[in-house]
Amino acid sequence: MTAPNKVCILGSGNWGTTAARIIGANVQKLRNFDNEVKMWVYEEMVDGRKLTEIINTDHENVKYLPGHKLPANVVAVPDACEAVRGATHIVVVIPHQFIEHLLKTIHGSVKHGARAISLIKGIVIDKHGMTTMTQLIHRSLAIPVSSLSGANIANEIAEEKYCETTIGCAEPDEAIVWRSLFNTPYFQVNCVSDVIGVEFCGAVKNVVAVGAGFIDGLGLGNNTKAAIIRIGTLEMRRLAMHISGAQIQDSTFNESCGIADVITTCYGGRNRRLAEEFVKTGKPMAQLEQEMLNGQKLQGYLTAGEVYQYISSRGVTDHFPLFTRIYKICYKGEAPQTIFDGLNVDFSQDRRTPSPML
Ligand SMILES: NC(=O)c1ccc[n+]([C@@H]2O[C@H](COP(=O)([O-])OP(=O)(O)OC[C@H]3O[C@@H](n4cnc5c(N)ncnc54)[C@H](O)[C@@H]3O)[C@@H](O)[C@H]2O)c1
Ligand SMILES: O=P(O)(O)OC[C@H](O)CO
Repeated sequence: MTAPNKVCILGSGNWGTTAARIIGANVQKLRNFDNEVKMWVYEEMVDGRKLTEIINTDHENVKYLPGHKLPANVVAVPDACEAVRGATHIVVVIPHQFIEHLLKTIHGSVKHGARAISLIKGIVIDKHGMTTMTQLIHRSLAIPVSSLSGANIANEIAEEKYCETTIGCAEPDEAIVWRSLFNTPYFQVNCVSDVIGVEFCGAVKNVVAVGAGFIDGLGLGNNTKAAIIRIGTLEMRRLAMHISGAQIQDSTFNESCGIADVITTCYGGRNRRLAEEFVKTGKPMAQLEQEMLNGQKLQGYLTAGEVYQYISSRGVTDHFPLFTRIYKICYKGEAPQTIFDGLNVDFSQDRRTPSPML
C-alpha cells in the first residue's frame, strides 16, 4: 500500500541539509509518509563532480554540511519542479534572496492539496509592505503555509546537541503532522498558532546579530552587547506592532524563535561573525560573504536594508534608532562607533510592554 504523504525539501544549504537529516530519519518511522525524501539541490560542481551526484553516492553534502552523513532515503534532485512533483509536504529552506525565483519556477508543479512550511529567515518589501516568506509562498502557490524558526545554528543541530525550535501553524491537526516530521530527542519542537510571529522573529533577529557583531568588532564587552540585544529586542517588538494586520502575539517572543534565537545568533551566528570582520577589515559584507562563507549566504545585512526601506517609507526611523544605525553603518559608510547614537529612546509607552525578564 502506498503511503498517503510525501515530503520534499527545497534547499540544501547548511540548514536545509541539516533539516533533511532530521526529516529523512523521521519519515522512516512514520507509516503515513513515503520513505523517499527528495531534496532540491541548486546544482554546482564540487571538485569536478556534481553536488547531486556526491550526495546521492556518498550521502554527504560535502560543501554545505561536511562531516555529517545523510540518510540514504534523502535523494538529491537538481530540478526543483521534479523535486516538488507529487509532494504533499513541502519544506522551503533557501536563502530569502532566492525565494521569488524559486516560486516562479515551481508554480504549476505543486500537487493539489499540498502544504508547505518555511524554514527561511527573511522578509521582502513589496507593494504589500513588509511581506513574510509564508505570505509570499501562499500568494504564489495558494496552499497553506506554516513556519519553523528557533535558536537553531545548523552545525550544532547536525551534531545532535539539544535545542528547541518553534513551529507556527494555524491548524492544530497540521501542526501535529509537521511536528512529527521535525521533532527528535535533541530537536524539541513547540507549536504555536502565530505563523507570522514565528518567522518575523527569525528574520528580524538577523539585524540585531549584525549589531552584536559590530560590538565584537569594536572590541567592546559583554555588557555592551547585552545592551544591543536588549534594545534590538525592543525594536523587534515595536516593529512587530507596526506590521498591521499581522497580529503578532507578544508571547511568541518568549518561544525559541524569539529571545532564544536573538541570544544564539548574537553569540554564534554567521551574521554576527561577518559583522565583526566588517568592522575589523572595512570590507563590504558582500565581499566578506564571498571570501569567508564558501557559498553560504548572509541574510542579516540584506534584512537591515529591507527593514530600513520599510521604516523610512513610513517616516518612523526615529522610533528605530538601532535598526537605523545598523543600516547606515552597513550601507552608508558611517562609522561603527556611531551605533550608539540616539539609542536613548523611550519604549515604555509601547502597547505591549515587554516582560521584565527580557
Ligand atoms: N545555517 C543555519 O544555521 C540556519 C539556521 C536556521 C535558519 N537558517 C535559514 O535557512 C535559510 C537557508 O539557509 P542555509 O543555511 O540552509 O543556506 P546556506 O547559506 O548554507 O547556503 C546557501 C544555499 O543557497 C544555494 N544557492 C546559491 N545560489 C542560489 C540561487 N541563485 N538560487 C537558489 N539557491 C542558491 C546554495 O546552493 C546553498 O544551498 C536562510 O534563510 C537562513 O537564514 C539557517
Ligand atoms: O548563522 P546565522 O547568522 O545565519 O544564524 C543562524 C540561525 O538563524 C541561528 O538560529
